Amino acid sequence: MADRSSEQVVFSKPKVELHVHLDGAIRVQTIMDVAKRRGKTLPVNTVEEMKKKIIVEEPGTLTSFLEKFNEYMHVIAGDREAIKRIAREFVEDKAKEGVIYVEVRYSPHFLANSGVKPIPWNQEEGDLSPDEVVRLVNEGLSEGEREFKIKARSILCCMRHMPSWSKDVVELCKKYKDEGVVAIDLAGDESLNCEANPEHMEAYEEAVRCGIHRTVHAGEVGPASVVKEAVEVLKAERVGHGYRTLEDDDLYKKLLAQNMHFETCPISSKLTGACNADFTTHPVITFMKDKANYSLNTDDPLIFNSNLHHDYQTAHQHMGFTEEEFKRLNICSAQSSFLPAKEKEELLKTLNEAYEMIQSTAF
Ligand SMILES: O=c1[nH]cnc2c1ncn2[C@H]1C[C@H](O)[C@@H](CO)O1
Repeated sequence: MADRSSEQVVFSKPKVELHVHLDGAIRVQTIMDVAKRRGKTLPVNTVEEMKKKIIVEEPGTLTSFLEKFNEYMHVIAGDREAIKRIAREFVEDKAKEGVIYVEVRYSPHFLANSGVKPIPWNQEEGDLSPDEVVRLVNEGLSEGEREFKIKARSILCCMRHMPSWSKDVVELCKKYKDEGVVAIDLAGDESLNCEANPEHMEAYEEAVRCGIHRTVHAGEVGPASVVKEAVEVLKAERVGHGYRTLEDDDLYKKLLAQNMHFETCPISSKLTGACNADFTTHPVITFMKDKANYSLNTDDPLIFNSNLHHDYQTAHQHMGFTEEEFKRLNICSAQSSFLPAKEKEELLKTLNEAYEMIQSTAF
C-alpha cells in the first residue's frame, strides 16, 4: 500500500478545497481508538489490517466504493465524542496539506442514531439526532479552525437513495446558516438512481427560496442529462464531479458560458471507475485547456489512501498542469466558494498575495 507521507509536493502554496466528504476523510487510527473505547467489534485488530479492508487500490465502481463505508461508519455514528473528534482532526489534516479554506460535506443522518428512519449502519436506537450531529460537527470544525488557523465551512448532503431525509437536510441548512453550514448537496449512487426524486426537488426549491447555496453530485458516473437536471431543475450553482458533461457538447458550451464550477476529484474518479484510469485522457484536461471554472479535490481521502498533494501531483505529472494553472484554479475555487461576499474577498486577497498576483496600480 502506497505511503503518501514522503510524496513530492508540486504546489506548496495556499489552497482551497471544495469537495471532500467528512465521513470519507477519517483517520484509521481514530476508527480503531473509537471502536476500542465503545467496545465495537471490527473484523481486524490493527491499523494496517483495517486499511486493507477500507482502502480501494484498483479502479472499481461507484457502487462498490460506497460499500466501503459499511466497514467503519457503525463505529463513529451515534457517538458524540467521535463526531466532534473527526471534525477537529479533519481541519488539522487539511491545514497540514496547505489548505486555507475548505468546505467539507456529510450526511447528518448517516452519523445519527435517533430521529432518522431507518437507523443507519445497523445501530441500536440512541439519542443522537441529525440536528445534534450538525452542532457537534460545527463545534469540532470551529475548534480546529482556532487551533490550526484555517477556515472550514460545511455542506449538508441529501442522499439519492433516501429522499425522505431531504426535507430535514434543507431545514438544518437553514437553521445553521450562520453557524458554518454554507450549502446543500445531493450525494450517493447516481448509477442506481439517476432522476432526482420529487422530495429532493422540493428540498432544493426550498433552498433557492431561502438563499441556501446548492451543489449536486452529477455526471460523475451518471450521464450528462443528470448534470442538466442538476443545473436546470435543482438550480445547482456548482456541479460535483461533472465529468460526463463533456458527452453533451451543447450543455458543456452553455455551462462554460455560464462560468459553472466543476468540483473535480482526479484520484477519486479513477478509483470509482468514473473516468478512464489513463490520466492522460482525463476530462479535467479539457477543463484546463478551456480555462473552465473548476477545483481539484480529494473527495474521500481515507478510502482512496490519498491526500490533496497526490491529486495535484497527478495533475502535474500526467495532465500537464503548471504552477500558473494551479494558481488559476485556486482563484476560481475561491470565487466559487459559498462564503459571503466579504469573506470571499478576504480569501481572494490572501491567495493573490500568496501567489504574488497583486495588480499594480502605480501609474
Ligand atoms: O464520490 C462520491 N459520489 C457520490 N457519493 C459519495 C461520494 N463520496 C462519498 N459519497 C457519499 C457517501 C457518504 O456517506 C455521503 C456523505 O458524505 O456521500
